[in-house]
Amino acid sequence: MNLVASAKIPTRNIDLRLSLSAGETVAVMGPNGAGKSTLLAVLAGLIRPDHGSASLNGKTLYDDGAWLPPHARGIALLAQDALLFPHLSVLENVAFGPRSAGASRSAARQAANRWLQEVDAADLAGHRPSRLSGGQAQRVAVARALAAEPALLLLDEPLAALDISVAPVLRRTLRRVLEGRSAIIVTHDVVDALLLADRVVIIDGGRIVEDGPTRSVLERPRSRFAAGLAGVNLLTGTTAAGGLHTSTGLQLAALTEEDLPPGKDAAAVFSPRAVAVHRLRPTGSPRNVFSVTVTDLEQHGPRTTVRAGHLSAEITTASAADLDLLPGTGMYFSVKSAEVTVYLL
Ligand SMILES: Nc1ncnc2c1ncn2[C@@H]1O[C@H](COP(=O)(O)OP(=O)(O)OP(=O)(O)O)[C@@H](O)[C@H]1O
Repeated sequence: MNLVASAKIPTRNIDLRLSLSAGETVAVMGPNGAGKSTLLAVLAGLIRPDHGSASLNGKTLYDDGAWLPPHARGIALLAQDALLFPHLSVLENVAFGPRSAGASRSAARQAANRWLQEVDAADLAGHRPSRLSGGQAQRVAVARALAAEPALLLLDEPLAALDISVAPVLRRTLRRVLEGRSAIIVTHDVVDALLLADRVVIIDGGRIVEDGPTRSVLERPRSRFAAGLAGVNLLTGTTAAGGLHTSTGLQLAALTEEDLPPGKDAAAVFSPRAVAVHRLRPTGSPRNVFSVTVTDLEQHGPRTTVRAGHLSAEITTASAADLDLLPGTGMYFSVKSAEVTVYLL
């Protein structure tokens, strides 16, 4: 294990415990105010937790008595904005880390050139930060973070401030440079988690509510937040003959591959695309039917997402128009049992 950390900050309602294997990249996700940035700030040494301890490769970062200052931790933090030193050239920005670590001027410049090449920014070496685009500046910031040879790299929504046309290109670069590197990336984007991380940790209300391989968390989400991320509908409850008895009292029929023991905590998941929307209660078909009130409509071209509380349906925009849907309208959602997957929690 290269990182083992725990932190309690009662004033921020934070109580977290996290570990990371060497070379592992973890995506941290969760709603606004969940504690993601606080976690990074604690690890980077910008905030001192009230309780807890952390060690990186056996070196204590903090515990009840000890406190290692940020510069001595071997941790680099990459923020949403590049935050380059404005008075230094791009090359000098990247050389700053190695130079501070004691490298000679020429060795630091050599390292900087190497890292700029690594992030496809070698041609920017002589530029001033003020002349760079957002994407270029972030590329340089990645090189600067890596040039310090950190034992752990922290990334706080590194693509969030970038134009959507630029983000995918930098994401590819990140994917390359994060390979085999110990890193924690805070992101709101499922694509980042899928492409950049081996594992995803979901934080909600200052606690870790899910922790597992990215694909299985997104394919088999246990928390409502993860289900929302993956775009699936999630209902929890207990197993019952043929499906799930939800905590809100609904009986949900599902086709299960294995015989699930009854009365166990379980979750049912189904895709919004599998949900049909009706004005009148559908009858006569082996479907699960929910009486719902539309809360929100979101059109993306030919498809429209119809939300009703925690459930959502994705239907064609033409049929949404035919149904004359508006927030507040009473409707029925239906989903075939074959589309519902139930798994034990
Ligand atoms: N400077 C601060 N002083 C005191 N409390 C803070 C401070 N910054 C954040 N908090 C509180 O700490 C908790 C966690 O916030 P944090 O910023 O870590 O969440 P987050 O998951 O990063 O959210 P977001 O996705 O919005 O960035 C919240 O309750 C927040 O109100």
